[in-house]
Amino acid sequence: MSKKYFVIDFDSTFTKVEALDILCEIAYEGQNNKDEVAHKIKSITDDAMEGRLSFREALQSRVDLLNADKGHVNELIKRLRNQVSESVKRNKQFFKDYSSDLLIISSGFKDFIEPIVTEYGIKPENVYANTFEYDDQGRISGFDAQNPLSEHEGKVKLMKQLKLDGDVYVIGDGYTDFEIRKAGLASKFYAFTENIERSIVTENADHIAPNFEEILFTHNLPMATSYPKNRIKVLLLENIHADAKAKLEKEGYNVELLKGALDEEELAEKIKDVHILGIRSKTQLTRKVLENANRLMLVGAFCIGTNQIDLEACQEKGVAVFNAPYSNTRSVVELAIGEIILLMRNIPQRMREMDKGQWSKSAANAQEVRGKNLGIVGYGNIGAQVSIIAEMMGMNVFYYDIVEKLALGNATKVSSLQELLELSDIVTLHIDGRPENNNTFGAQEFSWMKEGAIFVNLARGPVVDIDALKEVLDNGKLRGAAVDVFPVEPKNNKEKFDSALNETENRNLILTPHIGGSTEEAQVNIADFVPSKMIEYVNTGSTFNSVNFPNLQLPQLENAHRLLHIHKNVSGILAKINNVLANHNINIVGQYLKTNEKIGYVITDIDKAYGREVIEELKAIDDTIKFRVLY
Ligand SMILES: NC(=O)c1ccc[n+]([C@@H]2O[C@H](COP(=O)([O-])OP(=O)(O)OC[C@H]3O[C@@H](n4cnc5c(N)ncnc54)[C@H](O)[C@@H]3O)[C@@H](O)[C@H]2O)c1
Ligand SMILES: O=C(O)CC[C@@H](O)C(=O)O
Repeated sequence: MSKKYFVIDFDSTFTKVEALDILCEIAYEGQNNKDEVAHKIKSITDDAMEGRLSFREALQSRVDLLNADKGHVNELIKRLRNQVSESVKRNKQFFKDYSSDLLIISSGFKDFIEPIVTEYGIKPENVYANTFEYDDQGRISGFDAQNPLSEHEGKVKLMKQLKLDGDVYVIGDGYTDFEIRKAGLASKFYAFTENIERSIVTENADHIAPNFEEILFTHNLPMATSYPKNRIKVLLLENIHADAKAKLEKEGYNVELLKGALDEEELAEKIKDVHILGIRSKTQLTRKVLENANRLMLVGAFCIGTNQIDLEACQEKGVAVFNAPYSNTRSVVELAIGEIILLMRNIPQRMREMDKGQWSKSAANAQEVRGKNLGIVGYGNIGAQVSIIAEMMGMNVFYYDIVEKLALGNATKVSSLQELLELSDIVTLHIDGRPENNNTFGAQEFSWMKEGAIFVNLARGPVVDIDALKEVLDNGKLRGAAVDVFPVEPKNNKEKFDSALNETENRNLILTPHIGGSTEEAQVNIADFVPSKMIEYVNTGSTFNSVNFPNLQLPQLENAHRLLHIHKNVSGILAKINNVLANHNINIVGQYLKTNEKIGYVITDIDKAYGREVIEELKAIDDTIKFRVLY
């Protein structure tokens, strides 16, 4: 097998920055024309990097403009130490272990490059760069003009002189790096985009590498993370807040954000290469879709409800599901309270009349909420907060929940839905969307409500029989209602909304397009919370707060490899895992197991290097659903 050489650029590749830009900042510190000179140097650098200016000219102009001395160069070295690219830092071990295969070829200056790269194990004799010339006072007066790297197409000239015997892979962010490949002196050019992405460079690249792991992965070389993060494909649907995309991209993932939901067929196709899916309430993640989701590791519901997801099918596939259980709670509560007040005053009807120029100043049927009985169905996170705020407004709060819930403040728990409905002036629904809750509210339940009561549903559409609701609104049994969620909702903002409630006679009605949780604050909170969960699961395997996986909160992984084994909940799996490890003399430094009715999740931290066969044996254990390794 022929030897491999990796030729690595320095500025904006090994380090995050262009060193001469920083040198200029240092040399002009405190001077008025600092920004002007810095700007000139930057644009000269860009022109050279993108092939618009010959390198020699660019170098000369920049050195002239710099007006720097030895002291400035020493300060530059200090600053560059903190500017090494993140993936270079992560893969320090690789740089040390493979130092004889690595060359730094840069049109920058050895004076500051060598001290930085040798700290990463690069051999000084493998650093090719220009050198400054200094005058008697230590000021930079020029550069060694004999060095081919100071010339136009200098990297090509140097490579020709080096005559490397083996396969050459060039890694860089600039056009001058690509020139080596263009001249036929390299097998492959990797456009390195971790710090800067130049289209003229990426367009010409054989391979775009957003980090070093990507390059090491393609060569099957050891790397700092178990999988290059840029290969983790994330699909975000339903106009999830842009902060989520930004956060996941910052982590290094490859993220696609679509505005609307996808239907079953579209999603079944699209999901084939997706590792992480983010949805809101519209996307139906069905068993059929999941059949195609062979790479899917996790689903993030950027909302509270998860009834749109086949959680059981996800479990069977080893797909963890997370949601944002609290991020939009307050928004729903505020809307519920606001709507209750508006309905008690017949405001929706008054507004409709005003729109038509009708002035109906009257107190008839307009009441304060103070002193009224509020019935909360479902005393969970939202119901309980509604309870507190309603009580602060002087309402008498009653609630009904199918599980035992602590009454907050002076709220009174009642023991049946019928009892609650019979005593409430206002009924607000905050139950979850589990299938058994479909049609919780039908003709029977409405008949139990007081004459002239008010009904609010900000929970889930299918829990209310819409025809039954229309009937009690039409016949005046209810004096008003607010409905935010519907059994069938449009997939996106272009689709038409169609509901029997549009035809009710009763105009004391507030219909909203499922926006209970749609506030800027809530969406920003969700866009922070759910991606954090996603990143934590990918990086540590932690399933804390997952809605379908056994909940395990795991310590950070340090100096160990973590084996994550998801299996059907049958007996003996832990013993089988430990047998495999014992047979290979692998020492366990930590082990965590949790099961639910369907699956078991075993995390094993090990401290020893192991062969590929260990992984194969662990994967081959009967009833294994998914297996992955983290380091
Ligand atoms: N409109 C919106 O935009 C919006 C926003 C956020 C949440 N929601 C929905 O609001 C609902 C409540 O959210 P949450 O965060 O308070 O959920 P939660 O899980 O904290 O609370 C739900 C409560 O309802 C109780 N419950 C379930 N079924 C019941 C039944 N048949 N009768 C009585 N009690 C029952 C549960 O025991 C639980 O206490 C969910 O359906 C959620 O999807 C809607
Ligand atoms: O934003 C959404 O799509 C859903 C909001 C809400 O119903 C939720 O479950 O949190």
